[in-house]
Amino acid sequence: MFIQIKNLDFKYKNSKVYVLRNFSMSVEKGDIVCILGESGSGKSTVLRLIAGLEEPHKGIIKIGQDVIVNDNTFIYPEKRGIGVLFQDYALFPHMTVEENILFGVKKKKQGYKEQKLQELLRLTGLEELRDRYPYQISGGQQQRVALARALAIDPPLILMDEPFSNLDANLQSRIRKELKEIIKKTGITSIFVSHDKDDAINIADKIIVLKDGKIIQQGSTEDIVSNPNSEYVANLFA
Ligand SMILES: Nc1ncnc2c1ncn2[C@@H]1O[C@H](COP(=O)(O)OP(=O)(O)OP(=O)(O)O)[C@@H](O)[C@H]1O
Repeated sequence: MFIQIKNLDFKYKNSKVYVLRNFSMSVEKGDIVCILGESGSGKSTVLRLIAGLEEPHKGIIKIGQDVIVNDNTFIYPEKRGIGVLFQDYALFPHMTVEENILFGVKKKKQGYKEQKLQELLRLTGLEELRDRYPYQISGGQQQRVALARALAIDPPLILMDEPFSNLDANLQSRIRKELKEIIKKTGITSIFVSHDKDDAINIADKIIVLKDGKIIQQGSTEDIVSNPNSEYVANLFA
């Protein structure tokens, strides 16, 4: 397994209740996985723990062979090399599309950045927009810039929190398709969080259903859609 999460315990500092208790999940390399569940089920918390924005009280997180969290280890978020795409896209308003995309690219040899930029602009269909500012492009285009920026660091893993929630319905269905194609082309493992069955059905290879911090069903998207194991899961797909 490429991503392995084992026996995590976690609660927020200002709270007495554990959001996750003995939580484990794993993801295979190259899969697009959707964590699906009702509001408050703990979806964003799982992403925040993988990204390194929260530290668990106990448990292990591994990416490939690298332990990023265990009892003695906590790799800081910026050292994890994970691409993150959160719902507000968080583009820098004073930077052009090009500058936004290249923001996290440190190195390297002469010409590396331009080559990387060209590749990402092509992949995300943004070639004509490289000199525009975020306020000069549409919501869907901003979303693609955010994706290109997340991909620019060649991450082993991309995390997305409700990536479509700010788009209108028409745009949502187009962008879902585009996003899936782009991610599949890169082959990068992806985990995204949603409460919307259409996101899960249209993008994910696998679905993990969360309720109260526990996995209550997981499997291929077709399996879960056709054989929900409980009323809770059936309701998510109703
Ligand atoms: N910063 C925080 N401090 C205290 N409790 C929090 C904090 N953030 C989330 N929680 C609580 O942790 C639980 C899980 O929240 P989380 O945001 O992970 O759920 P979610 O499934 O992503 O919900 P949503 O779909 O509404 O974003 C909830 O009970 C929530 O109230």
